[in-house]
Amino acid sequence: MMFGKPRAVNASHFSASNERSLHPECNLVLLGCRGAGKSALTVKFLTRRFISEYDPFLEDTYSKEEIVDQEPVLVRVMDTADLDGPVNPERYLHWANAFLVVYSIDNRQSFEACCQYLEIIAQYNKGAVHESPVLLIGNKLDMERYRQVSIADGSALASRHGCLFREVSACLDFRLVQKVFYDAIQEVRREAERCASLRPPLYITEERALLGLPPISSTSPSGRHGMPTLSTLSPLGYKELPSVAQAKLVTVKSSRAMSKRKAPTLTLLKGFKIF
Ligand SMILES: Nc1nc2c(ncn2[C@@H]2O[C@H](COP(=O)(O)OP(=O)(O)OP(=O)(O)O)[C@@H](O)[C@H]2O)c(=O)[nH]1
Repeated sequence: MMFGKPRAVNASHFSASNERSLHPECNLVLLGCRGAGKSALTVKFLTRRFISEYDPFLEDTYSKEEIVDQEPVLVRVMDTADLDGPVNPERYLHWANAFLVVYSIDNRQSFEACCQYLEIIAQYNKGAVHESPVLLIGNKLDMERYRQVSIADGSALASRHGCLFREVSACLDFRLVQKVFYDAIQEVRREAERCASLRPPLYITEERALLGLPPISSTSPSGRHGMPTLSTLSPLGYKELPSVAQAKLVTVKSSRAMSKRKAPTLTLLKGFKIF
């Protein structure tokens, strides 16, 4: 299950107060033109290592378990392989929970290519129930002396598109790279919580209704304390309450869950040459 991204609202994604615990997976997509450092950032996040050469035609998705703000999350990272700009964005738009749009601070062209990605995402977000957060990333901070894109330019572009802005280097401190990915996950969680908070609360005021008995009066506008009864809930809200027959008791063995959390897994690193 994802963080609640789907455009068609699936009621079960929002039926509990703790949205976060229902969505332990997060799909991140790295976008940007060739050479911006998408693969280097992906590998740094996954392995803490900087690897200098990658197959520029390889596009793949990797997953890793992380604990972010004391909450476990399975992070999936799609390292895209566009050459000079966006091609066939449908392949990631629906899949992503958040986008990391990457340029290289020593390459003006790579910065300009970001505008196209940001536009496409903005269009996509316009019609979506949930907005997918976007981070604009200026990579290769270690190449400061060859800088072609100022911090002000990066920051201005980011604020024009209402996204976060970060500068990092895939070959320097791992923590800064990790922080960028964590920022993205935190943004996705915030967005999921924001959407959950917009939904009308559910009230259960008549025990009769829970027992499967018909409501006291299907025409009464409200129950005790002025709260709506099941009969007055909107059809959407009504559907979210399982009947007793449908309800299931789920038991989670916490010791197993804990030991799983303690063992981060790196699912695959297909295609990368690690020396
Ligand atoms: N100095 C420096 N070089 C970097 C950094 N990140 C990536 N590179 C180098 O930049 C080149 C391109 O990096 P990639 O990670 O392959 O870039 P990409 O965006 O994935 O581009 P494609 O692989 O062509 O899709 C490689 O030679 C990397 O070693 C960085 O932070 N600093």
